Amino acid sequence: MPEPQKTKISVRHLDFFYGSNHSLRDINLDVPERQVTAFIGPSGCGKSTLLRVFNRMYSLYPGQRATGEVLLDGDNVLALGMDVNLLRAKVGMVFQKPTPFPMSIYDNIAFGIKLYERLRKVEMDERVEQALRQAALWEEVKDKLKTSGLGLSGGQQQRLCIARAVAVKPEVILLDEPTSALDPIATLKIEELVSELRNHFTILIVTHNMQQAARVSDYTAFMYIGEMVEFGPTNQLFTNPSKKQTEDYITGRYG
Ligand SMILES: Nc1ncnc2c1ncn2[C@@H]1O[C@H](COP(=O)(O)OP(=O)(O)OP(=O)(O)O)[C@@H](O)[C@H]1O
Repeated sequence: MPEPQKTKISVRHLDFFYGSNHSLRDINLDVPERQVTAFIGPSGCGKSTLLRVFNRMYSLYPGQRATGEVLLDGDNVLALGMDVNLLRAKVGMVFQKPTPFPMSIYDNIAFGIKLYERLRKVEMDERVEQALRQAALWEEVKDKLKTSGLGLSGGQQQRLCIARAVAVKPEVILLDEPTSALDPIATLKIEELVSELRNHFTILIVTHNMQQAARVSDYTAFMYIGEMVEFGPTNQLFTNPSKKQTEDYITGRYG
């Protein structure tokens, strides 16, 4: 018998507002630990909004608010007393467009680590190497660590951003359409990397691309106009959806 899946994040009665715009409605969801969960649905259905709730990214913007509960290992991320810096160390994020800092490849990684830990040079060197290896970038950059991160190709820059995220040893990684700015080969590399990273992290990925969701994820959530229509094992959702709306979407009838 396979082990029962442990839940990493429980979402309970989550609503989200951009001012008076009610963008997420009564979302309920259990995200399994050390699995890849994909969020799919037509443009504007709320995928990115939901992702930005998991690390309270939205709270940087006045007028945006969430109600309900998002429990990370049982602690409510939305609670007033939540230490947002600590939360963002636990829940890392990678954006649609690669966003390396304008500094060396080495410093791109070391920068985040220094926010949370004081390491000796040799320990830092090890951590930088480990992060770059985990992001499948080490072999390509090991001889030019002191050169600018901005000199890398788009796909390499995105893997650098993933290395930067894993370097602080998060528990959860949020990927917001991480391949939409990349060519097919760079996309494939990121998809392979995601499959590898699932052994160490809980991964949540927003994607426009249904084939990508089917390839990389263990679970898929289908959203439509701010609601969670269906959530389940990816195989099941794509081959035998339980809701007509899901079926219409995955068979290309709208979206
Ligand atoms: N900054 C904002 N201010 C007001 N409304 C917003 C803002 N950002 C998003 N919205 C609205 O919230 C809803 C959900 O948007 P969101 O970007 O989460 O959707 P999405 O599914 O990620 O879309 P896409 O696939 O196009 O990126 C939409 O109706 C959108 O117009």
